[in-house]
Amino acid sequence: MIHVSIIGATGYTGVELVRLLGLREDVVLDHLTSRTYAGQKIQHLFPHLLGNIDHTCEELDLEQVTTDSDIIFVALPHGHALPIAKKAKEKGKKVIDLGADFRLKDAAVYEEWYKVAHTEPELLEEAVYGLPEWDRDAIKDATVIANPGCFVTSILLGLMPLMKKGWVVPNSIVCDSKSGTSGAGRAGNVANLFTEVENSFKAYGVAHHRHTPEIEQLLTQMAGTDTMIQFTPHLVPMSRGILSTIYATVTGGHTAEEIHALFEEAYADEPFVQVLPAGMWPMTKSVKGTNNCQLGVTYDERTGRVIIVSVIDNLMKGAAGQAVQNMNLLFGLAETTGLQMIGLFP
Ligand SMILES: NC(=O)C1=CN([C@@H]2O[C@H](COP(=O)(O)OP(=O)(O)OC[C@H]3O[C@@H](n4cnc5c(N)ncnc54)[C@H](OP(=O)(O)O)[C@@H]3O)[C@@H](O)[C@H]2O)C=CC1
Ligand SMILES: CC(=O)N[C@@H](CCC(=O)OP(=O)(O)O)C(=O)O
Repeated sequence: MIHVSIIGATGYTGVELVRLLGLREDVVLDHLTSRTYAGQKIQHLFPHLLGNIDHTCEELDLEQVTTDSDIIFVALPHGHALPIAKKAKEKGKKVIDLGADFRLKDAAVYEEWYKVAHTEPELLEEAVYGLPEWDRDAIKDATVIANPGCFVTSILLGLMPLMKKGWVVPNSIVCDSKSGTSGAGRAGNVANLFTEVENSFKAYGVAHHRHTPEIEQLLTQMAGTDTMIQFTPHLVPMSRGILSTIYATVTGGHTAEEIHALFEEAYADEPFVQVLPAGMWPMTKSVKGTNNCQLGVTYDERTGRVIIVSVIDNLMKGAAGQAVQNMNLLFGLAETTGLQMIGLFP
């Protein structure tokens, strides 16, 4: 049995973890924490859980959580995972942080983009980036896992085969991403109210979104050469889903067929990445509620650019689903345990 606590269980990613883990026969949910809803039944706050989950939210007692649980999922705003990971490490427990506290290897870059002091540089050094398709062997032995950002996951999976081959002209990458409003979290703000977002579509974070250094850090590792990107996120009036359209100039001499074959080969054995047949393009609806990433790819010989369209569910492969995939790896389980599901349609 794997004993699990979820810190911030009443947020969008936290309650998605409850959905994914709550019925697993190999998992015991020890503590579901919340400041606002301590003492209340989580299934009464979130009625989709009724009939399957019966659990009362608690205030965080870090001593208790790190004593009882083998693994602690932190689903809090950035900055708050630092003391939790420190305590868990002292007690020999595993941590998966769904936020950004352990993603950027350079603490100064983290502080610049997140405006929070990084108090655990040693833990940062040993933390492993939790993108299984990139380095699952490192994840298996980790103590602290930095679960990737949602936009980041869609973009990294979209570019990884090309970056590893060195087929992308440095600094030619443009990532145009769209997210549903759950990406902003439940606490959200007035800008995410139905009345503000319905029937509208807007860009935000233009030229300064905090996922930019995370994307660049990983692409640089994949390509083995410094890589800069242009990234523009957009908010669309849907609850879940991310669609990233990625453009990059490729080094000469490749055909559309060759590039498509490269993607098919790269992901042939990946349970959660599907490369669509040439000429087919993915939609967010196909991956809603699943841990899948679907990719469409082509090469425009006229412009010399590759065009990749990548879709994920931001709360699944972009957050809780990927976190459970990482937990499975940490505990030597099949990576797909509890995550094999077909999307909702229509
Ligand atoms: N939403 C998404 O698509 C994704 C989110 N993430 C990241 O995951 C983390 C959680 O995001 P998400 O679930 O969307 O956020 P939510 O706003 O939906 O939930 C945040 C949770 O943290 C608790 N919380 C809020 N403020 C504080 C605080 N100051 N101290 C302690 N607890 C606090 C809230 O409950 P309470 O106040 O009751 O304690 C709630 O349980 C964030 O770091 C986010 O950036 C990553 C990938 C995707
Ligand atoms: C729609 C929306 O607002 N999305 C969030 C991304 C949430 C996320 O992934 O947060 P991390 O920083 O933990 O990765 C944003 O753009 O800030």
